[in-house]
Amino acid sequence: MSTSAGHPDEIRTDELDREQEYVGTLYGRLDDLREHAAQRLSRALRETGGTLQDRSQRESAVALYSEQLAQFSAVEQGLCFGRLDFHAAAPRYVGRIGLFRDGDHQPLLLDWRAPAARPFYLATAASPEGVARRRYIRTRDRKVVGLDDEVLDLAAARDTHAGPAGEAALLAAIGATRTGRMRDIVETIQAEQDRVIRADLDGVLVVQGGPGTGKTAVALHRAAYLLYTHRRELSARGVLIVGPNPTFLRYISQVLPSLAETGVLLRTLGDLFPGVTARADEPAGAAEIKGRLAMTEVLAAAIRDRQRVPDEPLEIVVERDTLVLDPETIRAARASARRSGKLHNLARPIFDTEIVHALARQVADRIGADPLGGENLLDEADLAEIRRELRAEPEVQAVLDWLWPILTPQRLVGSLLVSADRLAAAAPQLTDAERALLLRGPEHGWTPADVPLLDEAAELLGEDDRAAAARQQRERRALAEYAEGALEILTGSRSIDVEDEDDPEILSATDLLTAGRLGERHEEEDRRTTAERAAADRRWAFGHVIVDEAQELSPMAWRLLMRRSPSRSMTVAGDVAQTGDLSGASSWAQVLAPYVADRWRLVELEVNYRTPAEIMAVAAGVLAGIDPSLKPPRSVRETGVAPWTFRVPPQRLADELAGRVRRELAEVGEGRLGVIVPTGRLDALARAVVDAAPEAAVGAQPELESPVVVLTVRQAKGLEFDSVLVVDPEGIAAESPRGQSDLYVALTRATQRLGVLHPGPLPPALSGLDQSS
Ligand SMILES: Nc1ncnc2c1ncn2[C@@H]1O[C@H](COP(=O)(O)OP(=O)(O)OP(=O)(O)O)[C@@H](O)[C@H]1O
Repeated sequence: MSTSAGHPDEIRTDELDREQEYVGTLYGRLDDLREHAAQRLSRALRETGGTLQDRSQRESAVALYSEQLAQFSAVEQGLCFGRLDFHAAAPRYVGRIGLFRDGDHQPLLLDWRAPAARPFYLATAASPEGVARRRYIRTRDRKVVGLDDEVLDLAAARDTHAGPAGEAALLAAIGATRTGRMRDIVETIQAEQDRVIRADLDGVLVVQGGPGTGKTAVALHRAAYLLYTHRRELSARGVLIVGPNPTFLRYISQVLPSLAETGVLLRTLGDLFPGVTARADEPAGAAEIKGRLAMTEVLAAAIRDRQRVPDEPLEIVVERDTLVLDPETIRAARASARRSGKLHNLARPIFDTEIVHALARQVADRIGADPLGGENLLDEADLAEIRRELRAEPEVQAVLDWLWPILTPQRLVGSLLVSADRLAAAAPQLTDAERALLLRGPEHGWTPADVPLLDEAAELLGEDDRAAAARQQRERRALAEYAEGALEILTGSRSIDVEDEDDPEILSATDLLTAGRLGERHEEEDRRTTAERAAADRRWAFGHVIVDEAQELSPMAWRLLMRRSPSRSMTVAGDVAQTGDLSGASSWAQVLAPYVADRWRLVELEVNYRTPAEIMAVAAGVLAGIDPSLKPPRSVRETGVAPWTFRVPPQRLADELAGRVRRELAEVGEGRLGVIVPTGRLDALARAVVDAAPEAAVGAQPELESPVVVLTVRQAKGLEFDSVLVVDPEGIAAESPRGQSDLYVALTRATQRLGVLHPGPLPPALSGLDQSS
């Protein structure tokens, strides 16, 4: 049985007053903690001087108290949202963070992630876990504004209307107008979602669910839960969350801070190769080819293609002498470097040695030849000297660089994609048309599908750490020299600092420190956060990796992600019915088998919290066309608002759209309107929308907080709006072999209202829609 005290008429003032008093105590405690952290912070900021260790401690304190202050601000709204009453235990209050009483450390508020708070999400009338009553406490600006109670007893268990937990609070949350930023769901997590959020850290967990089933919300709350429960392990290794595009990342960016978690790296695939921000567009077909596993062979062949053997002998002029390298010698050197089994960049020294030896022999034959016809007059030491000199010759270096160049991943992939000849040599398995699709101009920027290629190339090339090591060595030397100077100054000023120069008791700085050690101390300590260090390091192994909209990732992208997660501790959220990318997944088993065989767990979410039943009925028709065996998720609510369609002559489409945008904006009031259009019509239709609503957001990364946003399906993936206008559904479906899935995504973005404008015939799957006037 569920009793609601939320309606103003029903609010029991005595209960409200009692809760208000308790909530007031909690905010009082929060204020104390905030004040304490603020004082500590300003003290740490004021202090100066002291030893290096003092400075380091101060910097740690500043970081700690700044983070605490940020956390306390983040939990200000809705600090406490629940209370559990037990048959045989004291009540527990549940909130965004844990709070303890000053002095005796009695718990005042349980963090929602603590095991003791779990019955708040799991207890049901049939399985009450000792809970007599669950109370949802609604607050606004520190004021308790409503209470929703659920009494968990057997009578309630027999109640045939077993709605979702906290139905009133849930319906209020999902019916609220959208703001363009995702909100946390911590107050109304449902039992099926809770089980995913608190699943074990280890292994690969796949969260499959239709649109609006809360996969993104669950994935983010899981990150917060894992960081809370495995703090030590994960704060050292970090948690990576991968989303489909920068707009989506901005959409979800507020959720973790509102749960007081900041130590997570949010990234798109395009950001996962340090030093590259891949944002350029390319044809879907080109991205599909780049996503194929066969690209590993193409890259390996592209590297082999750069290990040159010319058809003709090469002449090298060294100190007016002409040395000759014939193809056989180069081929033999290449074979021995390849045989070493080392990666390309790391095998270069072997190649160099062979070539330099061959050249040195030529030099020795000339200058060491015995005029009397005896053995060569040069000994091993002479030969070594000749080799050393040859290596230092710019001419020789240039030839070596040409024959076996040290390559960066950017250079390898970049030069491959701009050269028809290189593509032909490296990718004979592709058709001419496929290679033509890959070919691009030298000015083209990196695309997201290039990033797994860069990562693969880095693995195949091997990173030549010698340059970095030499740089480090140079820096160390410079620091040591600086330190030596500093020590000289110290020694020079000794007579001023120390009264009795000869006092053997007084140790000078030079006695304690060598210049090298002083230099080391001056090296900057790495003060970056785990997330910052992880972002800069391609070989970083994350403690946990969460992938959202995972169905869109290509086989090559999976290879990259698996490298970032050697422990295979991963959460993979997605919906194979929504796959739009041509190289995306149609089966989780297929995607994961190469990495974990069948050792992965699947959880399916089946309730749709976003799309009302009226809209879902329309989308279900499209889903059946994609795969009749797929079941649409069950909507948790009806709104009574029927979705509509309107057929408009093509020449009137822009005008009609402008009128409909005005009408929908009036309908949604404070809410948001999304206009989803075929990619090919984006520019023209966006102009029409901007004419009707100048504040409309359009472009590569549209601002979702605008009242109206015009997007393609690709951009709309994972997002939601109060009202959605889908324009030219047939055009959307026709743009891609996976067009039906794109249409399904477009139709399921609305939380309240859906309208479809079609200039041509309505796709048969939508024929059930009401025609609007
Ligand atoms: N337990 C819940 N309480 C309140 N709101 C919820 C709950 N679960 C999900 N929602 C809301 O439902 C909406 C859809 O959730 P979300 O975007 O996570 O779904 P999804 O499965 O990722 O959808 P899609 O596959 O379409 O991207 C969001 O507004 C989310 O806040």
